[in-house]
Amino acid sequence: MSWTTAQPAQWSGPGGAEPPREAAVRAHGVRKMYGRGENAVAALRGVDVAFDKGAFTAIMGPSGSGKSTLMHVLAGLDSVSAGQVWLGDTELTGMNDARLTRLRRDRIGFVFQAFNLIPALNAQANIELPMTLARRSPDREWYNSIVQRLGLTERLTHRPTELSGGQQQRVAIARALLPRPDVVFADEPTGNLDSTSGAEVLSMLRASVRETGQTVVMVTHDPVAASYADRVVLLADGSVAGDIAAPTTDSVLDALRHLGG
Ligand SMILES: Nc1ncnc2c1ncn2[C@@H]1O[C@H](COP(=O)(O)OP(=O)(O)OP(=O)(O)O)[C@@H](O)[C@H]1O
Repeated sequence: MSWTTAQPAQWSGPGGAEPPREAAVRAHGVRKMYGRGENAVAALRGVDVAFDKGAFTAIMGPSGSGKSTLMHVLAGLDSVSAGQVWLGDTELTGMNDARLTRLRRDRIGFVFQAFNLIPALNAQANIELPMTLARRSPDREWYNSIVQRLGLTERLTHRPTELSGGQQQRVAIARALLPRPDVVFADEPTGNLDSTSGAEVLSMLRASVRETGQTVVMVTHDPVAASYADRVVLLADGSVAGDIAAPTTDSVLDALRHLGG
């Protein structure tokens, strides 16, 4: 069972003609205010952005530019003050909490800087937890291919404290990928890792995009991490301030320097 055949790819292979890209998630005229009156802060000031299906996109920008806020509203974790957010054909804005919770559970995967694994559960139970809670049974072939691909086969009976940081983050990635979400949001996924484990984790995220057509949107401060993405969306002061295709560490550093980041 290979990683490649586990899910139909939604992109043409190298050398094939590029089909028109569809957006997995998009924001239209999104504004987000925190607080009221004199204390009001405009975290997002009219953001229009679309994230292609089957692409790995990094969101970057100076501290306070609105990266986390944008990710939270795209993932239905926070409401907008104005504008619309779409996940495929589904509009998130205006949905009630119960529907949003269900949508996040069924269609969105999360990977956090702090791994967020349950200490009392072994790796296998952590990976399966979201599906267990949703009373869904994982596709065993898909499960095996993910576990194998992420190099976790020998670690499944270990609890998080018995795993290295990189292994814990790979468990978190397996947990995010198992339900085959429309999009995986990764928030500083390498923030707690040394550079070798970080590189491993980023390669695996990129492989899931290349080989299975998974859509990944990652917030990061790290230009090296961003260079693993297909594209970087730059934020500054709550607005989109740039867009870099095929980013390299140098092109990202250069763009950030121009933003004063
Ligand atoms: N809950 C909140 N209440 C009030 N202001 C907030 C809240 N969350 C964020 N902000 C403000 O909104 C702006 C954008 O914050 P956000 O956390 O999205 O930026 P960021 O780019 O992710 O920053 P960092 O890189 O430092 O994590 C900042 O000015 C921040 O202080």
